[in-house]
Amino acid sequence: MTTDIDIAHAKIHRLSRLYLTLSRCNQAVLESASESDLLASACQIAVDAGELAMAWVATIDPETGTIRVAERFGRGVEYLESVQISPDAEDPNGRGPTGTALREGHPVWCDNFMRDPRTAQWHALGERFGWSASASLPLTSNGHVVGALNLYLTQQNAFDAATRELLGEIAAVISFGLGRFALEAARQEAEDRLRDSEDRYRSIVEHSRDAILLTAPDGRILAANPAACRIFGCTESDILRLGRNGLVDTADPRVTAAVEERRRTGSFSGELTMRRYDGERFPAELSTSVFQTHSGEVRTSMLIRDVTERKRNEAQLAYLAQHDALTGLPNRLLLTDRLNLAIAQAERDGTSLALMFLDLDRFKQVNDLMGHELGDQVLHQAAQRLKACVRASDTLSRQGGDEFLIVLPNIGSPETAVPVARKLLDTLITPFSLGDREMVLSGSIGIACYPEDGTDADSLLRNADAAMYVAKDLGRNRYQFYSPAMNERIRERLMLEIDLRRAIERGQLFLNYQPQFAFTNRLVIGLEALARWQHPTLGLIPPDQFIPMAENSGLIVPIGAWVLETACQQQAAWIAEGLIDGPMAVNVSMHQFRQPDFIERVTDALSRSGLSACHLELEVTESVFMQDLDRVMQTLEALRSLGVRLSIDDFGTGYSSLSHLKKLPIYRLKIDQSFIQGLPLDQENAAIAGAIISMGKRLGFEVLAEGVETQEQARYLHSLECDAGQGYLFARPMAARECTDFLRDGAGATPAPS
Ligand SMILES: Nc1nc2c(ncn2[C@@H]2O[C@@H]3COP(=O)(O)O[C@H]4[C@@H](O)[C@H](n5cnc6c(=O)[nH]c(N)nc65)O[C@@H]4COP(=O)(O)O[C@H]3[C@H]2O)c(=O)[nH]1
Repeated sequence: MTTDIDIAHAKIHRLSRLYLTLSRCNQAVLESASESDLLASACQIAVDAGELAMAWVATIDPETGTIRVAERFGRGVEYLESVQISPDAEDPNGRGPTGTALREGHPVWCDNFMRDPRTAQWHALGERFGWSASASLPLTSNGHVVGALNLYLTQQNAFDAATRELLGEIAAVISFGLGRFALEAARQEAEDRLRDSEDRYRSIVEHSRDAILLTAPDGRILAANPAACRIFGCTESDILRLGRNGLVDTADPRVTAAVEERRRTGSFSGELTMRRYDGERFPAELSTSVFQTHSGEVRTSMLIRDVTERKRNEAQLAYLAQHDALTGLPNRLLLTDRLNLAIAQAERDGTSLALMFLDLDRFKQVNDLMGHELGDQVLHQAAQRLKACVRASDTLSRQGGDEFLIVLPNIGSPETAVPVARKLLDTLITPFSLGDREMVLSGSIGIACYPEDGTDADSLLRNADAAMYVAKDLGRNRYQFYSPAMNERIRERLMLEIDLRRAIERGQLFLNYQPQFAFTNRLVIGLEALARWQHPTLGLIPPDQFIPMAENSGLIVPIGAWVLETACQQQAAWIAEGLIDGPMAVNVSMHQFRQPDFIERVTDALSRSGLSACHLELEVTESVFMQDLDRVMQTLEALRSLGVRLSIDDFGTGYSSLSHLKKLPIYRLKIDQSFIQGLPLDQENAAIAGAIISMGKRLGFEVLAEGVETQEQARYLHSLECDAGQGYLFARPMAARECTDFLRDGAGATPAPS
């Protein structure tokens, strides 16, 4: 029988175990390394020291709000594996002591576990484990309920006031411990966050490619990042020593405005010149802003970007946009700009200016003959020479191709341009050397002056161009001032070109034939076909005038085909009549020769006319051999295998390489008439003619002299063993009918040299 004394003893015993529990929990709070450590110890202490059946701690998952078993100790903990407790009051699993304590934040005492309706769901377990009473004590952390300490006892009605107080204190001690851990965790987290943020800022500052400086209002620099050291070329302490004024180029006039803006608005961003440690100045983009530190000090942050490279690229781009890549001269864009400026200045000052349009003569031919690479070299050299002829205040520009424009600003009168034009022409005429080759060039210049020939850039350009066109027309290598009549002349030229297009179909072209003679017996050995144009209103137009026009416009191909066809027909007819037995020479222009179907055209002309190939001679100029020799050789070989004869016309005026010459399937050289003039007295011509004849003969070629006008020339050439001659001395070029008579009358009736 249980007596009051027994009850009192039991109570004292329980209380003393609970005091022990409290004391151990205090100890655990001090010794635990973590929250779970503390909770695990608390459960174990409650069971061991408090002599309870079982203890466990429920905590609320802060993320999901669900309740989980954090720690447990004692008899029956296995049931906790599958226990389900909800924080929700509507859920039957949430209406038990733990759910209620957690939700309502006060202890829930069950003095008779097995009878208490709140524990109805767990009576079977109570039965099994011998639980007679239970307590659920909320655990808090810094004022918030974070869990519940659940204790199970084997005796009923154990929760008297003193016990409740003691258990409350135990929960309070554990709560204190939890609060400490939470605070510690929060502090740690704050520290981590601070460190992270510091790391982030440091890495931004340290890895920035721009200089970042922190300065004080008195201009002292307090900190500088590694980029600042790299940009200014010194150490951080050097930068600190230099201070703000040591880094900015105070001579930059923009500095005052920048300082003023920063003072007024608290920030500045713009461009300034800065100085490196070694004194070198460089362009920089600056962005500064003034701010206050936490302790109230005024500071300025400066972000400095070195824009040297960007400026250099920009300048390079601007330069390229305004200059010609090949020669480095200003291009049309820059020239137009300068021309407009010069016009404005001339207008203001009442002065004149001259605009020159310079075009290199026959440069297309140079390009075709020598290839674009050498052509570019010529242009480059020409540009350098022209540049040396003008003043720094003049603008020389290349417009592309072989065209140059020169602005002479502020000249007294148009005549002032004359010596400059002469100088430009003279410098071009000096031979150009290209490796082991030399070449002679010339230019034609058109000059238009402000205000006489135009008061705006467009009309000056147009008129200088027209004047240049006329300079070319008048024989090239000359300058020509603009006059209003020129436009008319150019119009006429264009009309003439249009007329030429129709000349073939309208039957306005015809051929003249000039016989060629052997020096030995003065007999006709062949004929040359020479084209003529009978214009309906302008009369007879010489080939020197329309052949270049045809070459420039591409008309030379149909014209050349017509000449070939007609000459073959005519020769076939004369041969059939027995009037001649030699070849008919036909001039072939380079353009025509390079046509892919040239061989076909020759074969067609021969077969249509019935002329045998050996009665056709094709005259090409040296220029044909100067480019793409392999292809030229193929064409020449194909012609030779047809049986057609080939000769080089105007020999001596080009730049044939002798080594090439000996390989060519050529049968005749025609010495240009300019070397025949003045023979035999003209010593220079005598030497050249002599050299060509002896070289030609030695290489196995026949040699024919063109433009033989006098007996002296004929005699001299004969004495040099020149094979044949052609010229007014023997016969002029004649129309077909006249030539027929000539041949019938017994060609070769020219007086023999005495
Ligand atoms: N001063 C002088 N000149 C003489 C004498 N004997 C002949 N001539 C001229 O010299 C030129 C010889 O022709 P070329 O050198 O082939 O020079 C030709 C040739 O290069 C070109 N040409 C003429 N017809 C044709 C053609 O059908 N096709 C091509 N591609 N060019 C042609 O036009 C050039 C000039 O032809 P033309 O005016 O007919 O001029 C001809 C002829 O009339 C003389 O004793 N003294």
